[in-house]
Amino acid sequence: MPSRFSPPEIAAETPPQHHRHFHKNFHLLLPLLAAAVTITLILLTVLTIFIYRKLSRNRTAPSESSSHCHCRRFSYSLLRRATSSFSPSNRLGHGGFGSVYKGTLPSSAQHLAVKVMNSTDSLQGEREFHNELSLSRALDSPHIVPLIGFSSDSRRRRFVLVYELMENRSVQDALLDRKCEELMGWSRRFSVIEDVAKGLEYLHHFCDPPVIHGDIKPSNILLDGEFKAKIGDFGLARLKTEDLVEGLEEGEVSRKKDVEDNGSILEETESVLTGFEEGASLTVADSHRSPESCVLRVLDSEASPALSPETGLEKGSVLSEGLFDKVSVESGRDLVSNKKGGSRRDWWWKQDPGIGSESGRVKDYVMEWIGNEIKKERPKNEWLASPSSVDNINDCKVSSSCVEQKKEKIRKKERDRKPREWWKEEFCEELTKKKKKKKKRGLSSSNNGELWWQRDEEMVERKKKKNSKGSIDWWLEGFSGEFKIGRRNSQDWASGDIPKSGGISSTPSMRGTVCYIAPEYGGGGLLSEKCDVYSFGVLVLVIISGRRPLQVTASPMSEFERANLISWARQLAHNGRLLELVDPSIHSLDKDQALLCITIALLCLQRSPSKRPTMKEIVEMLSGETEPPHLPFEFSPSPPSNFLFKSRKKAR
Ligand SMILES: Nc1ncnc2c1ncn2[C@@H]1O[C@H](COP(=O)(O)OP(=O)(O)OP(=O)(O)O)[C@@H](O)[C@H]1O
Repeated sequence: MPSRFSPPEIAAETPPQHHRHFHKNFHLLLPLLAAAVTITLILLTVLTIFIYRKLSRNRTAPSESSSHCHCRRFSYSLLRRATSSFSPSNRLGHGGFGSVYKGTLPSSAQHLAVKVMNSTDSLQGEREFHNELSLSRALDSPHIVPLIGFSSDSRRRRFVLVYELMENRSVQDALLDRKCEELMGWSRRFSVIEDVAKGLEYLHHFCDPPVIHGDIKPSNILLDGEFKAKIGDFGLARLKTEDLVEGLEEGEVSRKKDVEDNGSILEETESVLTGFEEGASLTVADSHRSPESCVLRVLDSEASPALSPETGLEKGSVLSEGLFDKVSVESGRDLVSNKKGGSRRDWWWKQDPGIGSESGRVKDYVMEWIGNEIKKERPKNEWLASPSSVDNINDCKVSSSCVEQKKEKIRKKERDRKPREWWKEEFCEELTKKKKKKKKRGLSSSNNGELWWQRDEEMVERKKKKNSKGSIDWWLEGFSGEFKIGRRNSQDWASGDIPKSGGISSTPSMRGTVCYIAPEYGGGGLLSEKCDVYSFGVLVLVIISGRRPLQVTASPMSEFERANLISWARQLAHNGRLLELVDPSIHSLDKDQALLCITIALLCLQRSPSKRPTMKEIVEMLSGETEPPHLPFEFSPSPPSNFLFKSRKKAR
């Protein structure tokens, strides 16, 4: 019977067993939970890192999307291997914002040109990288250098663009530096001009939306193995927006005025930038506008290679270049503050902090330097009488001893005067005289709704009638807009880091390059295709003459008048001697074609953008589909006579 009580015993023993199980499970549950939480945390961390990397990669290379499927992404290490660790022996050239290296892909033996953007010091390199990458999707023409791919790492600030290798490098390099024999035949030069014209025609008329290159110059025209020319370097290129064009074509002054009034020329320019630039963050330095570095090279056939202590100029040997200067043209802030201070054409003279003081201006610096380059000493037969000339003393109505004393004092002053200063002083005198004359004529700085080039045209006409030229004025005339140099970026002064280029280097950011930049754009104006047309005009003159747009030799004054290629071309046009522009090294010259090209160049160099032909018209003229043009009125010989071309119009 006692067994009847056993179940309750069992029942009494069972709960502790459950309890034990529960305890046992509970002991297991804790580590399990901990493990689950840890795994979840790890997964979350991995996911966050993945998303972060993905996002930052997208920010760095937004173009890697489907629209850029033709553009390959390279790893930096692959490009490093391809260029033998960016070895100097593989360096093809050096621009304002980076170097270009020749590379070979180990797998396919394909040759590449690898452009490593210098993006550590400023954002401009990164901006150009994004700009070029974003535009590449729109560009597909045999006259454009193909962009093969890129590599980017925003954390390490590495931005690399990979192009098809152009075996003969740039026109700057092949024609002006190496003087390739292949380019000494006329037909090759003509075909280079035609290729560039077609490339620009494609950009302006066949791209949708049209693209404005913004920096046409010999170092951006690349030559392939057969010397076929292709346009490269779209770092400063812009998509054309409709309102911008209408504004310019209709001469809509009010819009420009609005832009000036609210001080947002910078914004105006930014509005035609690509979306990628908008996204770029601005540093404090950048908010002052990134530097527009310009390197202006000038020949000095006699100077020994040395670095001028005052200017930092590297003087070259015969027919070599002297590095003139790397200067930032302006900051956006300067631009805004400048707008009130006179005509747009003067803006670059006023970049110096010492606004208003003659001594500190860049103009003086440039003039001083040019003076120095042209003549190391004041000429014996002074070609402009100095007001402090000794002879003037003779007019003094004072005692003879006093006269002698004063004479001696002035002689001493002139003896002590630095040789290079005479030129500057005389230039300033000229400038003051000119200003006085202008005042007399009642030409105020206010334009009353008139565009500056219209005023210019009037002045040209007046000058033509008078047929007189100041000794210096005419020389600088051709650079009314293009010869614009501003203050150096302080960082550049300090570092002395002067980027070299194949010649006249670029002015990154929103402008083009000294000598090639259209006058209306140089003063902070609107960028249009006509700016490219202007630059094309300069390029054509350079290709035909085989020389740089600004080439000062230390030779006699007779050479001096040729220094400025554009002025010289204008002079020759007035005198009806255009063929003198042609490079004497050219053989098998087709005179008609050469005249046609020079005339087209002069058409492109007209001050008024609306008078310049379109690239479509230029291609038609070059191909003979339309009648050859007449010389623009502002360049026409006096008495007017048109150059006679044999009609190249194709029989249809
Ligand atoms: N695809 C290429 N193939 C061969 N050489 C090239 C190629 N791209 C550029 N180069 C060479 O590298 C040089 C430098 O080019 P880059 O575009 O960096 O500078 P730039 O045009 O001379 O000056 P900046 O960039 O300041 O306007 C060119 O002048 C050219 O000789």
